[in-house]
Amino acid sequence: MSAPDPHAQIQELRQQLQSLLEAAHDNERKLDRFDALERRLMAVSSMEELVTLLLVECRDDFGLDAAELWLLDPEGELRRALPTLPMAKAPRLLEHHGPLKDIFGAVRTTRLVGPGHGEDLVAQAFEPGAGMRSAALLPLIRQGLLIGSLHFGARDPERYDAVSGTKFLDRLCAIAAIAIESMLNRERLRRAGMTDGLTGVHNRRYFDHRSLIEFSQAVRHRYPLACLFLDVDHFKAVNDRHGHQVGDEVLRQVGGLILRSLRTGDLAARYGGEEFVVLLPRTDLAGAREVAERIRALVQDAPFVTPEGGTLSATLSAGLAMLPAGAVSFAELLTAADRALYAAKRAGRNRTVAHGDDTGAAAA
Ligand SMILES: Nc1nc2c(ncn2[C@@H]2O[C@H](COP(=O)(O)OP(=O)(O)OP(=O)(O)O)[C@@H](O)[C@H]2O)c(=O)[nH]1
Repeated sequence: MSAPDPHAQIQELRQQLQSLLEAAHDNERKLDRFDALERRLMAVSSMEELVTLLLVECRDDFGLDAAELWLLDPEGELRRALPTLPMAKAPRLLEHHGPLKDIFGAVRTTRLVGPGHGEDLVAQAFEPGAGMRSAALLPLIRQGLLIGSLHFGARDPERYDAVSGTKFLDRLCAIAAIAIESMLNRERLRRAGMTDGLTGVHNRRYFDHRSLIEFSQAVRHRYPLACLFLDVDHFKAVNDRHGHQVGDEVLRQVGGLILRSLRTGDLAARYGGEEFVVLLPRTDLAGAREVAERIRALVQDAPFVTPEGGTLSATLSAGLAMLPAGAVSFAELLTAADRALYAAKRAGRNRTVAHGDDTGAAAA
């Protein structure tokens, strides 16, 4: 038997060393990329920047084929906030925990899925027809609660195999969850400054500011602007009969019903007490009357749930006015809508009256 050739041995050792060095460099580069991403995640200043970083830049930087962000939004808080933001790719908002439970079960750790190891989840985690074959599914957890998930997908079935380490990804999802939570808190604070705490519609301060912008845009671009005043009927009696707390609850639910009836771009605010005001840009008289009637009918049909679990019914009256041609101030529109509201009250309540209507004929 011939002795091993020392040159060949050295050559082989050199090659082994070389591939170890390459693997180390590879890891170092990966670490650098993750480090840079972490630093940027901690420094984002807006929700749209955060979403773009997670869904577009992560995908491109890491050579992925798809990235998805799911966020739990049971109160519809994000559903209301996101349409106003310019998003390169929107997150999917979840009304309940179901889809997250399907992916993570009770374990809530990063899952690497692909052919033979959870491949049914790959299809669930991306839009239909996305064609992903393997994926990393990252749970976003804050203070022990699952608040969403981040999905990285690849067409390569072996990109995420069952045995790869998840250390980098675990760290990334922990940092992403912190960044998302602080962004949501910032957004909540911003909204709190312009929202009525009881009813969820905008506060009077915000209305006074926005209404002037809406007025000048409608005048400049010559499009219709409708104004509704909505006032709960005999609200004093609700308070007197059921207590102030139940009265508050009715106002809270009326606020929710108004918001449900409006489009993005409409403006609803609590004008004071039990009175709400709604501005409908680019809406003509017929359209505005339809919105007012929709809200009126929703309130009339709603069982208002009391804190004790009982129910009571309530109605509201609506006054409607259109921006008059040649109007010189927004106050004219408000005054006309307010007059129409009082006409609706005088005509028997639970009805919509438009400024200029014959109030007797306008009864709902
Ligand atoms: N619970 C509760 N009551 C409020 C709030 N703001 C105003 N109110 C009450 O709303 C009632 C409004 O009463 P009125 O202006 O007499 O009108 P109304 O009883 O609704 O009668 P009409 O408007 O003529 O149908 C008053 O009793 C106020 O105290 C509030 O934030 N919460």
